[in-house]
Amino acid sequence: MSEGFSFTLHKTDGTARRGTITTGRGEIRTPAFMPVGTAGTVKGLYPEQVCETGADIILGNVYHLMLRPGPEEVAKLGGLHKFANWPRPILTDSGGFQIMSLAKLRKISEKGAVFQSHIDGRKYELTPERSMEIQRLLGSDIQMQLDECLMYPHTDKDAERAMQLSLRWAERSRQAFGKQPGRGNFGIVQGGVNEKLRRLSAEGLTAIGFEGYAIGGLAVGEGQALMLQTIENTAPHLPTDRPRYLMGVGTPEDILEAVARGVDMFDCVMPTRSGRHGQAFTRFGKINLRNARHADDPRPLDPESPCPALSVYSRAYLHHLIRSGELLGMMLLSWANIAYYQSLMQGIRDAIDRGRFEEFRLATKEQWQRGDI
Ligand SMILES: CNc1nc2cc3c(=O)[nH]c(N)nc3c(CC[C@H]3O[C@@H](OC)[C@H](OC)[C@@H]3OC)c2[nH]1
Repeated sequence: MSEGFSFTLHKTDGTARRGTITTGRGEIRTPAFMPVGTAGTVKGLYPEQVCETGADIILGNVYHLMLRPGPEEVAKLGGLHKFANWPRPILTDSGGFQIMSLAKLRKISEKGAVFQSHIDGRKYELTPERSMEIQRLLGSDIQMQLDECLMYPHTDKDAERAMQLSLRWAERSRQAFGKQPGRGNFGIVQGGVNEKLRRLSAEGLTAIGFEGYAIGGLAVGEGQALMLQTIENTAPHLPTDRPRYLMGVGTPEDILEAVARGVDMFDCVMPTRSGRHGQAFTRFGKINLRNARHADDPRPLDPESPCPALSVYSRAYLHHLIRSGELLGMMLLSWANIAYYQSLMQGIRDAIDRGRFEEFRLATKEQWQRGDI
């Protein structure tokens, strides 16, 4: 374990877990939802608002920040926390996913990935060593290994090749991480939806030894049933005294179901991306403010919420802003959704503390089904 970085498991309720990650920059209550701040900003929100919603940690991304403004530039300006005025922990992804999903003309070899920027076509090489160097330059508190994440569907043969490569890159990433007091380095389990490959990947990463383990290669089009099945085939092979992070997940329902299967950490662009398109996530389920039925509805989204975006502004006003393409509409719904996700996580943590998670899971899903007030 990296000095000054630890995970405490306070309580389990069935397979649901309640813990705390301690980093050099502060604590993270788990289960945790980590707002995505890909290019050093949680799109549409001030950092102060993100703090206010209860987020203990946000994400940054090597791929985006290496293209613009560049890691050496950010380091010169005092690191990502100072640059983005975010005082709490930051987790950075290694770029393994974006190489497969965003980059043009990429070539993967044993050494790493060579690709062209989707912004200006410039050529870059990303190796495990360079990815870890970038995350160190950014000042990241949780640094992800470089991996190869396959899109779905793919062949078992390709899943095996990518999983074995990712294991070798895990070793190199771990070496390159070295000693960074207060910071953690996470391995990423691959293996597609193949039970044996998932077990081999989890065992291989555990043998190397990381401060935490991500379940990667999911939320790539496999669907919820296969995702949940793969979590069940992976989590039992991971150490119980280290956090488990399900990358790129998900909807509020995905999160409830994954917590029930032993996952501690989540990230997803859903709250901000769908907020920008007029969709609100609330205790009563999803509400699409583009819909004409909201045009003269004076009620706020949720009068009981502590977040003004949910409890102050009328649905009629939000509908008007979204229909008019006004910036404030995207900002208010992004804020509302991040606030709702954090209140869902708080509800999950409290329910596990009280040993009532299963009851909470069913009641929450029922309330979503009952729909809008
Ligand atoms: C949407 N579904 C989804 N499945 C994913 C699977 C993987 C994976 O196996 N390996 C790696 N390295 N990353 C993954 C990622 C990217 C998450 C990042 O992508 C960025 O959000 C888009 C964000 O960067 C701040 C986030 O940071 C952790 C996934 N996203």
